[in-house]
Amino acid sequence: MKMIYAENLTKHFADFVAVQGINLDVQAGQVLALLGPNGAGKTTTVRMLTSVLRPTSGIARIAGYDVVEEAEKVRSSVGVLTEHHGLYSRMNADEYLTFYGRLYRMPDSLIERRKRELLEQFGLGEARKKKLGEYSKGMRQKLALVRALLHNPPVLLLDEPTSAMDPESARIVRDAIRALRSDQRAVILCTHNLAEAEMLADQIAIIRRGRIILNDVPERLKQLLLGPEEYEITLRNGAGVPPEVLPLGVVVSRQENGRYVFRIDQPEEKIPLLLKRLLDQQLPVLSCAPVPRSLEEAYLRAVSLHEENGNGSN
Ligand SMILES: Nc1ncnc2c1ncn2[C@@H]1O[C@H](COP(=O)(O)OP(=O)(O)OP(=O)(O)O)[C@@H](O)[C@H]1O
Repeated sequence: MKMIYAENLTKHFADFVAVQGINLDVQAGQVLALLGPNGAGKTTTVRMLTSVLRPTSGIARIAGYDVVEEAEKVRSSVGVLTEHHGLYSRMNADEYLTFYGRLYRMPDSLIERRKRELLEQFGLGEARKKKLGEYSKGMRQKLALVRALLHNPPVLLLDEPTSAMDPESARIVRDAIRALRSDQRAVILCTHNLAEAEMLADQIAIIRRGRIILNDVPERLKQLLLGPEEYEITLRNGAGVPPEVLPLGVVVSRQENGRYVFRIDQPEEKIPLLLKRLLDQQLPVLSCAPVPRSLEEAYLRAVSLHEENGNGSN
């Protein structure tokens, strides 16, 4: 099912175009990472998807509900974590979540159960009676996430979910996002943390100046932006590879002290052949592995290519 769907979604603020013609399709069980520089249009997109901002044109549906026509149903189908989550500082976590649970029209017994489970899961069990004004930034962020999950929505829109969190809390939140995905939810994750996007996302969309400039699975995105994958083979004691043993389509791109990096066309076919030839020559092969490439590298490349193509700053 198309849990998060947008077609030609556009938002103008007076004559400023914040979001232009965005298309999205996130299925149940998938995480889409929305990446882009400051001011690119991520938050504006999320606000349209949650019926907070009315699109200038285009359509969007959350769990099948239209964001303009069925705003009430959209709000009950979506859990949102925004950058400014305005917690009420005089309430404690218990009161705050009860307040929201009732807004979502949840029965009190369910509110109690969800509160207990979620506060425990995010390590806030002991702080549930503490005033939110005394919470640290990371604790506030975790509570805002608990609030987003309280009514068990099928769609989650998370803006920088782990910013301000210590590494242990960030790990808990990432594990929670993974578990939610496998529970057949659709998630949009807006983040500047590319390592996090790489760990969690099934699909990456890069947004710049209000437009999606690329949208693909991480591996294809890397292939497209960084070229074919390279493989590194290490030989013991700096042994050398005689050029005549290389199969056609295998090229040495660099080498140093027995560490060879190869560019290989059709790696599934050529790597076994290459290894067989090296072993036939009694060469002491220690390891063979793809050279790791980060999403960060691919992202920076995408943004600089877009810039070079005359698309200005931001
Ligand atoms: N209410 C508004 N009125 C006028 N312009 C706005 C409004 N809200 C957002 N904008 C503009 O729209 C553009 C996109 O902003 P948006 O907050 O969506 O960016 P973002 O990608 O979420 O950035 P960040 O990574 O910094 O959070 C920015 O240039 C911003 O100034």
